[in-house]
Amino acid sequence: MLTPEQYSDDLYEKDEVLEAVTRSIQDHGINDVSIAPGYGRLLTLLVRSSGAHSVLEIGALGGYSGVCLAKGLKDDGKIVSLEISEDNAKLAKSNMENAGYGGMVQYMIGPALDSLEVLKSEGATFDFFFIDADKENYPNYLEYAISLAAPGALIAGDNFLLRGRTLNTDKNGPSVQAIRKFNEMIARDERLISTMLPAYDGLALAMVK
Ligand SMILES: C[S@@+](CC[C@H](N)C(=O)[O-])C[C@H]1O[C@@H](n2cnc3c(N)ncnc32)[C@H](O)[C@@H]1O
Ligand SMILES: [Mg+2]
Repeated sequence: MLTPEQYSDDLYEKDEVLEAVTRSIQDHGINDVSIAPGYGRLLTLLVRSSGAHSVLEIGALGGYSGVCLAKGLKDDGKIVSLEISEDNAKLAKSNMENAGYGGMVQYMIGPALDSLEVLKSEGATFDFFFIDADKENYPNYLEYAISLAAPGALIAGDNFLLRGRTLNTDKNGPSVQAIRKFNEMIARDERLISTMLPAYDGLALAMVK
């Protein structure tokens, strides 16, 4: 029997652009941990419906989520993408260019915490945040997102279930502990209106009040 995710994914026509991104990630021998297709569609929908003009992505990999975010933006939209790996940033840039979104995106290469501090010191603000890099820093990334948020900005955080490890009380490694803290912040921080979607590997969603 199909899973609910497989059933709903199968209803969609193949997206040639996103399939090309996935193929290029595989061709480079990179472990494909791109966002799940249904959540990629949700990013596009949320960016478009919220009218966001500026997006901050934390974790680019091969540009799959970058393309999904760009698809939601109008032509004058901008994406800043923080990525520690120069090779991944190069691949993501080339995939964004091939998809027709090269002019929209700027990559900041290095540890995301350093880039976030630079953005904060410059007084940058964003309408939409997608958090999807090293899990140990999710609580820090959420704090930065709140501090860089334009009024009413949306924040999406991928993988809050960590393939079930978040729920497993025997698992207490640094990533699990950080994600549990992130999840509690999402659920309880009074600066946020939020929900948590437990399909695929989990997507946390919040609006900064
Ligand atoms: C899960 S992948 C991102 C997937 C991408 N958002 C997508 O859905 O297409 C995580 C990415 O975060 C990057 N990364 C890991 N630690 C980082 C850090 N400290 N700062 C910035 N990027 C980091 C990795 O190199 C990797 O490309
Ligand atoms: Mg992810």
